[in-house]
Amino acid sequence: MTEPRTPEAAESVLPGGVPDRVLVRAPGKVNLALHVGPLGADGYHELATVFLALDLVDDVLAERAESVSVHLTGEVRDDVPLDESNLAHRAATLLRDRSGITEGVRLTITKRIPVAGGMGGGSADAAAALLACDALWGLDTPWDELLALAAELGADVPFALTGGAALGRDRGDRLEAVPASGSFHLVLVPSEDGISTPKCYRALDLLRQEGALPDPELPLAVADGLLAALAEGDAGALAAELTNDLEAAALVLRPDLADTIRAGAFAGAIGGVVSGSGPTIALLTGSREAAEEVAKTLRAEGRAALVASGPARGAHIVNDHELDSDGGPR
Ligand SMILES: C[C@](O)(CO)[C@H](O)COP(=O)(O)OP(=O)(O)OC[C@H]1O[C@@H](n2ccc(N)nc2=O)[C@H](O)[C@@H]1O
Ligand SMILES: Nc1ncnc2c1ncn2[C@@H]1O[C@H](COP(=O)(O)OP(=O)(O)OP(=O)(O)O)[C@@H](O)[C@H]1O
Repeated sequence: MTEPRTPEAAESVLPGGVPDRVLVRAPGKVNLALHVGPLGADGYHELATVFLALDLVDDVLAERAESVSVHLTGEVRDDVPLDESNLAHRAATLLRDRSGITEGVRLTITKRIPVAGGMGGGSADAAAALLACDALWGLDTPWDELLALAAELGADVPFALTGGAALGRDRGDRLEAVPASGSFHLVLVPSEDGISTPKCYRALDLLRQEGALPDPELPLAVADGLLAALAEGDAGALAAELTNDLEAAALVLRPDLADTIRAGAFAGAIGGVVSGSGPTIALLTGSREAAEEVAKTLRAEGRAALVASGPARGAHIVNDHELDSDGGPR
């Protein structure tokens, strides 16, 4: 296994001095495997997880301003806070305070990743804001320092910076890149109502305390078969290896999710699993065309369905010519 690669964006801050505005794109993720250890004294669980970054992305535009503020493009929504609790706001403030500068930034988020969906959407925005502010303010922060700031913001934030496919240990924030061949194609079925991440971890602890689930097998380990399937680009083998310890907890909180996984199988998906802490269901297919077909079938049944592929790049600066006419990824 190799160290996570440093994205070009982290090294190639815009030429010609300090820019007026910087646009950064960051990926949502699924956990192909998520093994959860016991609750630690710090309130976190030890993890062994395999992340896959997806081309389902959020964009964060950073523009010069006197103070830090967060805005959203598109319709008004009440599930994303715009105050200092927004993860992008926290990221900008953390970087500013640690750098000892007094500048502000106007952050505008284009949200595509389902909110509170277990796909690391807020984490993507935090990673994007870190990278965008670093370039806007001309800080050129070393990559390792950006990763450390990311880990302070949340367990999923470092992976949103690195992207690709990676093994996550400790809180899920100690990353090792893992090889992946070709692309894997998924259908994501989001839910209207999110699941709170801490609530899902608590539900798992409770199931284990009650004896409804066995204690985790220690040391936590990711199956060799899963890593081999990833490395070989073998979607069929990967489908058989999908696993998530939080799935049982998410199903207690949202029993209807079992129907969604079943509906995915009927529609032609070769594997299905709760994404992270849920409630988004990640369905694996054998090709982009197959994913489009599965999504079409699910939509005809009245379910929401998004098609996405991975591995995708981590947070990176986007130039205008890389955007389509709607401002979305080309
Ligand atoms: C479920 C996953 O998405 C899988 O990748 C992550 O573990 C969650 O990552 P995240 O949302 O970035 O998590 P954080 O914002 O750091 O933590 C939110 C809460 O989730 C719980 N948490 C998170 C990560 C972890 N390894 N153990 C935990 O118990 C803790 O209660 C924590 O207070
Ligand atoms: N930029 C942001 N985007 C979305 N939610 C945010 C953001 N900043 C703060 N939040 C808050 O964080 C909560 C969790 O949002 P998020 O979309 O990150 O969940 P998630 O994808 O389930 O997280 P994870 O998979 O990392 O556990 C939201 O309910 C919202 O109140």
